Amino acid sequence: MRAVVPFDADRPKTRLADVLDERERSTLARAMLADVLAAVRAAGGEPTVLSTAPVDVDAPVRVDDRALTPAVNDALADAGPDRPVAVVMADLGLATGDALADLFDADGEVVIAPGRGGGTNALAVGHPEFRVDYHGLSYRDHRRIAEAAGASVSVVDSQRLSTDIDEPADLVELLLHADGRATAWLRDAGFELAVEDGRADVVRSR
Ligand SMILES: Nc1nc2c(ncn2[C@@H]2O[C@H](COP(=O)(O)OP(=O)(O)OP(=O)(O)O)[C@@H](O)[C@H]2O)c(=O)[nH]1
Ligand SMILES: C[C@H](OP(=O)(O)O)C(=O)O
Repeated sequence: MRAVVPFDADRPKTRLADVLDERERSTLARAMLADVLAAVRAAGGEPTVLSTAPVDVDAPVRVDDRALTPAVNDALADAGPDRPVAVVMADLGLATGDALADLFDADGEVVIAPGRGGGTNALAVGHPEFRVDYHGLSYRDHRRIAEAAGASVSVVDSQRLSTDIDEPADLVELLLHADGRATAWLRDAGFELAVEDGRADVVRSR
């Protein structure tokens, strides 16, 4: 399966600004990108990074400085039943080969892995007329777009694929459930799990 991995190389992960400075956000985002590329390959996928700017990474990079939706739609232009294309976000810090294989192998002309909160964390598209429309309630929007195109839809029920690392609380998930480069970097940067007022949290010791 060809897999496009969108990556904002310019100002990634701004919602983590309360806990990481700009350079750290960039480093964490690149570590997650490397982890996602490894997971795509472990699932038998062939990844291409769709980046807003050149990025030094072990995969082919296609630079497209347009917004996410038009850039991904361009990458979907030749998708079809015999040439499916997956779109896997670069901030899926818990993604594994097994989890992505469930996406790649699912039946359906449009396979959706929803994100918690209404987004779309990963897609596999085998229908020529399906197009994306990201942000907001994109999971609901993508179901409607698929329906309007006459495409069959299936949904992947996956804790790993439903978790994108957007906000400080999501760092708990990385420390608890992942062991790739991003988790190693977080630990090196001094982050550790904690319980604050009975709730899981992360604290930074240095
Ligand atoms: N190619 C491309 N990828 C993007 C763009 N915006 C976001 N992405 C990527 O799309 C995925 C989902 O991004 P978001 O979580 O919505 O945004 P983000 O930039 O990672 O984080 P925030 O700044 O906190 O919203 C991540 O893999 C981003 O790197 C864009 O304009 N172009
Ligand atoms: C790309 C976008 O991600 P979010 O902004 O919801 O993290 C979406 O899933 O539509």
